[in-house]
Amino acid sequence: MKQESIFTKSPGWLDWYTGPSKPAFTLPAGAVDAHCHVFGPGAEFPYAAERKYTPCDASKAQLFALREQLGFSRNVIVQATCHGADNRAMVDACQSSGGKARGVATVRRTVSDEELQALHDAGVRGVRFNFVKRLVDFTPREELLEIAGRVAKLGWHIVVYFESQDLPELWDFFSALPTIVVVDHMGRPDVSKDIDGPEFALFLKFMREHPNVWSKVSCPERLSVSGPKALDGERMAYRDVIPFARRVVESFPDRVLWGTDWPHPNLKDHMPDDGLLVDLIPHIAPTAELQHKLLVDNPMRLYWPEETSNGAR
Ligand SMILES: O=C(O)c1cc(C(=O)O)oc(=O)c1
Repeated sequence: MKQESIFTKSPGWLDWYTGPSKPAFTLPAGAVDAHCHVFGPGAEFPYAAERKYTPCDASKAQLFALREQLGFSRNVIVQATCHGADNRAMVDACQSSGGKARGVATVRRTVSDEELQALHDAGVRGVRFNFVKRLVDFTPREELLEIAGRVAKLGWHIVVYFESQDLPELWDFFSALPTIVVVDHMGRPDVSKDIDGPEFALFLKFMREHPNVWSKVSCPERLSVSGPKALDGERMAYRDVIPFARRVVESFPDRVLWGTDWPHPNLKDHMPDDGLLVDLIPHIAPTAELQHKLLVDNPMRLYWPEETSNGAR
């Protein structure tokens, strides 16, 4: 049941879709939803003063219910920018998950070693550096590099979120990062452009030249220009995004992750039925082998290496 937040949502805010369908695609056993968030609830975990948007609440219980409905076994909960560097909601969700969730945090350079260790103990395995200007204020590169060096010692990775047109300018900075680097949402390609054009070619080159770079092939609902929407039983939604995601999966099968992106912050047009998002997976990973790597082997190596025979390092 949704409840009204004590915060006033940003104008035009769309709440997540209630009652998602059961996917027709059966996920492999042990599948991981490797990109999702929790929002608040604001009464318990207030949104950060420096936030750029105020969402509806989306609690850990609601996230875990979605996990069950869709057939996932585990979640990777990524700190949402509306919580700034206050990781309590994400940490609480990880700690309440019975080992079924890991986290990706946001930290400032002032974070202490004890705080980093506490995050690790709660299940955090990465930090997120965000370069999307509508979501965060600028952080100096030297500060990020300092954080990178510290989290590298814990064996963590760095998740980066940026817009495709900013990759040339960020290339050298990303190349200097000493950890595995996971790119959110394929670096947000403009899917109205040619898949073989220079912009997407640059992203593929970036992955090819940096064996430590992984990509989430997520967020078709955010990237799509021409749809159709994942609503009303549409089991092949966002057809303009599929070739881009499939290209990444087929080119780098051991370095891709998939996630729902629930509760889909900042969508302006519609909220997708998450069950129908799952039904896109066989279109972007067409064989059982690719599906298993994308949904089980890769996220397990990165987030639960102790349960696999060869971790991601
Ligand atoms: O594009 C977005 O608005 C967005 C925002 C956030 C966040 O606020 O953390 O996370 C995402 O993965 C995507």
